[in-house]
Amino acid sequence: MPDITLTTLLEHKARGEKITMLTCYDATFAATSCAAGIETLLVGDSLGMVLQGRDSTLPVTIEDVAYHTASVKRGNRGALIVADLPFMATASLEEIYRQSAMLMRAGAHMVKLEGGDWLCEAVTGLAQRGIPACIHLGLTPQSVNVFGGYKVQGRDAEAAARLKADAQALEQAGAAMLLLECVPGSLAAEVTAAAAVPVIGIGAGPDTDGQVLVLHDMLGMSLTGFTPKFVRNFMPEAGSIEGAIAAYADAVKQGRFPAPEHEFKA
Ligand SMILES: Nc1nc(=O)c2c([nH]1)NC[C@@H]1CN(c3ccc(C(=O)N[C@@H](CCC(=O)O)C(=O)O)cc3)CN21
Ligand SMILES: CC(C)C(=O)C(=O)O
Ligand SMILES: [Mg+2]
Repeated sequence: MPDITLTTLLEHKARGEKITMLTCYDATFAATSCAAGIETLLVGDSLGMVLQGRDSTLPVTIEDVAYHTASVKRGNRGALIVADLPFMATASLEEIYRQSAMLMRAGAHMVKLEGGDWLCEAVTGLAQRGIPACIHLGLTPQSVNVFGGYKVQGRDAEAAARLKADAQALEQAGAAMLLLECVPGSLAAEVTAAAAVPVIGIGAGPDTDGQVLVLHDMLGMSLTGFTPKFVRNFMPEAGSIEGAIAAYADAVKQGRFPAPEHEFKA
C-alpha cells in the first residue's frame, strides 16, 4: 500500500486540507513529484497528446497506459497512483474489468473512467472486486467529437442538474473519487459540498477538495502553443522542475491556485 491512501484523502477532505494531484508518466518524474509534495499521481491518457504528439486522447491504448503506470510505480515514493482507462475501455463491463485489472497489475491503486451515471454498475462491480474507481465528469476529452471541441460543460441549468445527479448516483454506486474538468466554479463547489468522497478539479475553480494539472502544462511546455485558461506555468518563479512542482503543490495546499483568472463562470 502507498503512504497516501483513500483514507488519507478522506481525512484531508474532512479537515478541508487540499489534495494535490499531478499527471505523471515515468519513474523519474514520479520520484521528483513525490519529493515535491504531490500526493496523487495521475497516469493520464493525456500521455497521447503530451508524450506521443497525437491531436487527441482517442488513439491511446491500454498497453500505453499500463506501460507508463508500471514506470510510474517504479519511481513512486508513497503517492496514490490513479490510472486512466483509455477511449472505449467502457465498451462493455467485461472490457472495463479486463483493462482495469491490467492497470492495477501494473501498479495503479485506483482507475479513472470518463462518463456519467451509466457507469454505476461498473463502479459497483469494480469496488466489489477490489478496484476503487474515480469518475471523470464535465469535459471528458474522450468525447471531444461528441462535444464538438474542448468546451466548458455544465453551463446551463439543465446540464448542471444532470452533472449533479450523475455525481450523486455514482457516489451511491460506490465511486471512490470524482474528477470535474472544465465546469463553472459554482457548480464544482456545489458538487464538492454534496459529495462525501474527494472531488478533484481541473478548470473547476478553487472549491473542489483537490486540484490536478497536466505536468507539461505547469512546466510551461506546449507542443501546439495553446494553453487552456486554467493552466498556470510554475517554472518562471521556481527556476527548476522540482521547484516548480513544489510551488504548484504549495499553491494548491495554500488555496492560492487556482486563482480567479483560472476559473470559468456559468
Ligand atoms: N496538455 C494538455 N493539457 C490538458 O489539460 C489536457 C490535454 N493536454 N489533453 C486532454 C485534455 C484536453 N483539455 C482541454 C483542451 C482545451 C481546452 C480549451 O480550449 N478550453 C477553453 C475553454 C473553451 C470554452 O470556454 O468553452 C479555454 O479557454 O481554456 C480545455 C481543456 C484538457 N486536457
Ligand atoms: C487532465 C486529466 C484530468 C486527465 O484525465 C489526463 O491527464 O488524462
Ligand atoms: Mg484523461
